[in-house]
Amino acid sequence: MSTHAEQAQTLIEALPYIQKFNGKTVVVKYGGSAMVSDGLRRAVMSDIVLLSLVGIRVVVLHGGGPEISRMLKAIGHPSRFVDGLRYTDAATMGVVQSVLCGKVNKDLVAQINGLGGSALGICGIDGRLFQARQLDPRYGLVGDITAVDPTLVRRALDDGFVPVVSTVAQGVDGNPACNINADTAAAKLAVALGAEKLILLTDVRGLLRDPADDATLISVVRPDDVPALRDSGIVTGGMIPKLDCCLDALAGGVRRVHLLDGRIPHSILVELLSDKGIGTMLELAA
Ligand SMILES: Nc1ncnc2c1ncn2[C@@H]1O[C@H](COP(=O)(O)OP(=O)(O)O)[C@@H](O)[C@H]1O
Ligand SMILES: CC(=O)N[C@@H](CCC(=O)OP(=O)(O)O)C(=O)O
Repeated sequence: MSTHAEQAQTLIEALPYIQKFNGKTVVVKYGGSAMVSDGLRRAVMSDIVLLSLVGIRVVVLHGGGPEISRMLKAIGHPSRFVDGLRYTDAATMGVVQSVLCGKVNKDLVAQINGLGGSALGICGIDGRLFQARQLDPRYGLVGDITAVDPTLVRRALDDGFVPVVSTVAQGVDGNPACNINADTAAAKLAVALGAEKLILLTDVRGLLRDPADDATLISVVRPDDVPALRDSGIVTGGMIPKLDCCLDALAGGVRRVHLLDGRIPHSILVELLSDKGIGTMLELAA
């Protein structure tokens, strides 16, 4: 147990980081696989509240894939993934919208409010935040984002709210709504907001040379490293599109992207407000 002096020291050491990021925008993508327990979720939301109360403009962009799959199972509708994207027929779209824009979004908003922050929950349809057309009929109603209008998110930030965004988009090709992968939406939003950082919370320590061994964490990745990493076969499954989203965010002007382990309590605070870099950091150059 740390002494009062040690606790005070930790707070004082956070000061330069608070000053550095004060007024800057940080987008946190909170994926379903990192929403593993109430305790961890509370820790993530506490970090968000603290960052917002010290003047960092935090935006939460959430997924909830496992919750959607559970609901589809409960109503007896099959879940199918094509190239890592959920095949989204009309019935699935209804469930995606109910679960993401309803249950998951409002639970996160309520939790942030309950912890002393002020959250505002919206989805990509609100204020035409995300507009999308059908990506490819092979995926059903999965959208390809054609435009991002972050006006509403900026206004919410200016008024002191933490925007909590779910990733359903406004359809522009006759479809009322489209399903968007949350990593893709987070990268697009971070670029549109000119964010300083994009943090992707997931269920691994970061990018690993051997996914079964946490000791093989790769701390820093530059875009030039990615082709070799891909060719070596160590990047598989959901990590392939995730890395692409990281590169898109960097190419769009986001200074740094972090892959952090949502299972480590307060990983966001440790990454942002201390000199202990955890997880994998992606940046264009040192
Ligand atoms: N080299 C790698 N390092 C870390 N994770 C990897 C790697 N290759 C594949 N993965 C997988 O990527 C997964 C994270 O992607 P994904 O399941 O899409 O996350 P999320 O649901 O949080 O968006 C990890 O759980 C892991 O199984
Ligand atoms: C097109 C597509 O696959 N959409 C995702 C949206 C949610 C998501 O991405 O949630 P996670 O971050 O928890 O995986 C889905 O329907 O599961």
